[in-house]
Parts: sequence; C-alpha cells; structure tokens
Amino acid sequence: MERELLLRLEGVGRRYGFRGDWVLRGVDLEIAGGALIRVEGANGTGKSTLLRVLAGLDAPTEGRVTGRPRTAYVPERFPAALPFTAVAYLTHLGAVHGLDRPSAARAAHAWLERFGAAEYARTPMAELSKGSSQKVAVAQALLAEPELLVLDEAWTGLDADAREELERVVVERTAAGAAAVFVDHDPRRLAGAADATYAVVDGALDLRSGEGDTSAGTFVVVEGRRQGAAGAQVPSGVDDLISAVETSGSGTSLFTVPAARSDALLRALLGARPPWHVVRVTPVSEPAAQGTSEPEPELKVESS
Ligand SMILES: Nc1ncnc2c1ncn2[C@@H]1O[C@H](COP(=O)(O)OP(=O)(O)OP(=O)(O)O)[C@@H](O)[C@H]1O
Repeated sequence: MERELLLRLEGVGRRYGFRGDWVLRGVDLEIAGGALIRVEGANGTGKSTLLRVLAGLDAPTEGRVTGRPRTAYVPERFPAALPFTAVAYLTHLGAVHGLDRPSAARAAHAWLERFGAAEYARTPMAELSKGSSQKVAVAQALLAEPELLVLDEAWTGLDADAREELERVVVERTAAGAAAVFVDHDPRRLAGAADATYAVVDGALDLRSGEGDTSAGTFVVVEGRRQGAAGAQVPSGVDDLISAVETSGSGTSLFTVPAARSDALLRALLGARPPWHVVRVTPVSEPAAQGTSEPEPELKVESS
C-alpha cells in the first residue's frame, strides 16, 4: 500500500546567526504516514535542530519544507515551571487543538492516567518532579492525535512503566498511520521497530539502516513475554510473519522472523492487548536451532 507523504525536506540548511557555521546542510528527507524514524548522532551534531525544523518550530535558513501534517512535539527541555496544574494546562492545550472543554479535560485525564500520573493531575506544574512533568510533556503531545509525532529524548526522566507505555503509544500511532521521528540516546529505545535510522554527521543526514539496507541479519530472533495472565497467547497476525516460534511455560516466546518482517513483528507485539514485553532482539544469519543455545544478546530492549 502506498503511504501518504506527510512532509518533505529539500536541500534544507540551518545555521544560527548570519555567519554562524552550518548546523545542517543539504538535508533531503521524506516522511510518509506510518513511518517510524530514528535520528542519531553525537552530542551537538544538530539532531534537535533537525527535529525543530521537522516540527515546524524552526524555519530552515535555506531549502524547502513542504507538507503540513498536524504535528506534536516533545522537546528536550520542557518548560515545567508553568503557573497551571497539569490537568488545567492539558485541558487548555486540548481546547487550543480544537477540542471542546469537557472533551479536552477527559483527554487530559486519560493521558495522565495512561502514564501513571493521574494522582498529580491537580498538582501545580512547578511542584512536579522531573519525571512527572515529563509525563505532562508527553501527554500534551498526544492529546490531539498528531499525524506527525516528533520526540526529542522524550523518554528521559520517565519511569520504566511510562517508558514502555510511550513506546507502545508510538507503535500504536504509527500503526494507525501517523509518522513518528525520535531521538534517544538509549540504543534499546524501540530497537528493531524503526523503519529507518538516520545519523546527523557534519550537517548531513546519512541513512544508517532502513529500506534497501542489506547489512542487517537475514533473520531476527525476538524474545517476548506476554504481560498479565500466565501462558503466552501469540497475538493474531504474528503467525503469518514468523518462520518459527518456541514458547516456554513461563509465558516467554522466542520468535524467529525474516529480518524484513521484524518491524512488523515488533509492532504486533508492542501493540497487542494485553501488551507484550520485548525482552531481546537478536539479528542472526540463519534461523537458530531452537531450544539449544541462547543467542548472544545484541540489542536488549528490556526497560529497567
Ligand atoms: N538557538 C540556538 N542558537 C545558537 N546556536 C544553537 C541554537 N540551538 C542549537 N545551536 C547550536 O547548534 C548546534 C547543534 O545543536 P543541537 O542542539 O541541534 O544538537 P544535538 O545533536 O541535538 O545535541 P545534543 O545531543 O547535545 O542534544 C550546536 O553547536 C548548538 O550549540
């Protein structure tokens, strides 16, 4: 199925000040609905600059940005010391996004609840801990069901449950056709789920992995654990993706999947109800003889 193009960057360059060094130069990028894109790069290379341009918060110095998806953004530094309670702030933002006030208030409570922050709904934002105010930062981005979600280290400061929940929401939103672009210093973040990974290097955007990439293993072994009731029920649709599955009595399963389908498998697991916890993702060159030796972990996706 052809995905709708949401946003296109052509020859985008950004520098700060008239004679500043170029932070970004010659950046071309197309973001289609449903895409999950990771951006990486060393400190200070321009990742946040790129994300602000994508979110429409910063204009490029040169080049063109076309497309105007409904966009939400979680900044690296959220202005937490605002003179509102969490729920008042979110309700106000929901109203700005076009919800009537009762719907905005309901959405505000629902997102705070989902991220385990319901008890702080009526706490002034200035009194919230860093983790709780980060939950508000995430909730404000999700309120209006964005078509493009831009997350700049949005997981930083969240507790383990909220980190997992945010991964799940990103997977849900992309499965529903929204695009998401994220920066996170933890390589385990949504490991294996991104459609493409780009690195900002010397102002340019290099494709590290994604469509057309042949460096990844031919197969991937995904270790998943069903949350909630014991006994692993494989989510519907997974059987069509995998080449083998080995399930233990404790509810843990080892799925072997062709590398090209590993994204789809991770999405199915992370988006399942009840959700699955992805413990480990291991690229392998051939399907493992199951039940013999444990594969060496390369990417561990367990939240701690
Ligand atoms: N508003 C600004 N005014 C001037 N210079 C800026 C501004 N924002 C960023 N820069 C500079 O642009 C460069 C890239 O910064 P940016 O924050 O985009 O990098 P980053 O890759 O996100 O860094 P980090 O990983 O540390 O968050 C840095 O040299 C930074 O000092």
